[in-house]
Amino acid sequence: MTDPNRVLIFDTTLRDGEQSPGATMSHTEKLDIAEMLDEMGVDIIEAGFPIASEGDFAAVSEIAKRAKNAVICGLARAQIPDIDRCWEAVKHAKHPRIHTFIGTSPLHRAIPNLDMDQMAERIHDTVTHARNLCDNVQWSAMDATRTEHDYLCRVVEIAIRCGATTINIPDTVGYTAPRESAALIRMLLERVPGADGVVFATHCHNDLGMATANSLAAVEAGARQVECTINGLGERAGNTALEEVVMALKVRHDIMPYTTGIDTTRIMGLSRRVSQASGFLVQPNKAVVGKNAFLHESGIHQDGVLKNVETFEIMKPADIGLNEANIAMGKHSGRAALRAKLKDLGYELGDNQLKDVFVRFKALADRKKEVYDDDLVALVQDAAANTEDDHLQVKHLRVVCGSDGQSADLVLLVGGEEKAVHATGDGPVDACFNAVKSIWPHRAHLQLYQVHAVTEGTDAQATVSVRMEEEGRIATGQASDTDTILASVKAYVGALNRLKVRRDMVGEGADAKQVSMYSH
Ligand SMILES: CC(=O)SCCNC(=O)CCNC(=O)[C@H](O)C(C)(C)COP(=O)(O)OP(=O)(O)OC[C@H]1O[C@@H](n2cnc3c(N)ncnc32)[C@H](O)[C@@H]1OP(=O)(O)O
Ligand SMILES: CC(C)C(=O)C(=O)O
Ligand SMILES: [Mg+2]
Repeated sequence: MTDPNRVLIFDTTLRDGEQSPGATMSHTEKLDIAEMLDEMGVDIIEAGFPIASEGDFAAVSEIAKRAKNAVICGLARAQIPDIDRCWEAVKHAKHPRIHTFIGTSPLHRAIPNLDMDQMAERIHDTVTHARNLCDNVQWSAMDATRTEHDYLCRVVEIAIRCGATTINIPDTVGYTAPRESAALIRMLLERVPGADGVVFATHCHNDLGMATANSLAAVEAGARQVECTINGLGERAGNTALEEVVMALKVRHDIMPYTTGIDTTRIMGLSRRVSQASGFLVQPNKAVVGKNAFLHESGIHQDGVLKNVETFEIMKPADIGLNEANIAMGKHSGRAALRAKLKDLGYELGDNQLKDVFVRFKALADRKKEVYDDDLVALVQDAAANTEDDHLQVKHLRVVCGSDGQSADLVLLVGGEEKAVHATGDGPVDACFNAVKSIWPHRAHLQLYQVHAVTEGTDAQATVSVRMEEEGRIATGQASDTDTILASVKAYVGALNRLKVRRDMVGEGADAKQVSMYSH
């Protein structure tokens, strides 16, 4: 890297992002997201934790084989078998990286029960081993922000001496604040011999809502790699959001003169894809990618924006891939308009996918006066989440509800075979879920049931998200329809399909914990 102000973007949506409880992504979704990240210009993609499960290993290997430009990285504990397994997965990449870590703070040193000297020796041995396999090695001091400074300097120096090329200083529990984040990087750059020969990375969590600020402060102090996820996905309150860091550097280049290699016009497409794959809806007021990020409802704001858009907008919607709609979609629109519109929205569909979405679009346009951009997004996401290859499919649903009781008549296709049932329940959704359960008995527990109106009005589509847990395995389902109850059943069935896929992947009777780790 020749430009001293170039900041590397390290995306960990597929590793740290997927650690969010319930944010499991399928193999195909991971490949798809990795391809989009690569095309967007992400410098390093952390594709998974290869020793965690066969599924993670397979995803990292396949992403490594397919990546065109990005460095492909896998995570490994400070253990030789982890590092070997990681190398087996990433070695296929044009540009592979092994990322090994250990918790260096007093609290984390106690976990593997190592004293300071033993841990220093472990770091020496594992980084040396990784470097003998791969010439691109990242070492992370987990919980660095709560580690004694002298000890942190000592272990960072060891990692550098043993060949680490990137040193990551994570704020694992989102504990630090911007001034402290900057001071820590500055301190390491000043004190550690060899620090000027490696890249320092910042990896912040958002427990106190300061992840982006802490990452930017670290950059100003000399960090040149920012670790982040799309939509800020990640454990607890999440990781630094890629879109926030990248857009902050672009919009405030005047005071933060750093550049990234990101094509920002791909941000919205990735945000939607990750939301759909993870089942995590983006909060409406989320910075940059929230539905309200460019909406103005109050009169003074509307007046200002109409006179000069810069009064209340600091970035252009087009810069993040939100293109102003000049094609109105309705029941008279054809395939060409739909293809162009979807492209504007960040979706480039193959001919077969377009055919499927077009049929669904026409059906929706028949039921709904206006088809908005968000309707189309919901439609595409629904088509991707619920396909004709699914083991369980909703064939027919008739629901009775009201003051005289609730019941559901449901026909499900189970592996292509029709099964019908009549069930009752406490409310129409409960009756439907009972119907599904009587056709497809399961022990999964409903953890989350969420309904979200896609647009305004009583004819709006509803997007329903369902999260289910079965013996440690977690799966989400998402579906959209103008009929909220139908969307609920499709989402519920979608989650059951995913649980089945996961069960089939590991085989009946496999250790539930191992399976659960796959879903993390
Ligand atoms: C901050 C972060 O994001 S760290 C990454 C967190 N991500 C994950 O944990 C998801 C993937 N994890 C997994 O699939 C599993 O935890 C596995 C496969 C890695 C390990 O599973 P298990 O062997 O059953 O161990 P388990 O999860 O119960 O405990 C973790 C073990 O790793 C050890 N360990 C944890 N971190 C490290 C590390 N960085 N280096 C070395 N050892 C470590 C712990 O001491 C513990 O070992 P012990 O039981 O001998 O004390
Ligand atoms: C594994 C490390 C880098 C991590 O995710 C953290 O410390 O938050
Ligand atoms: Mg993390």
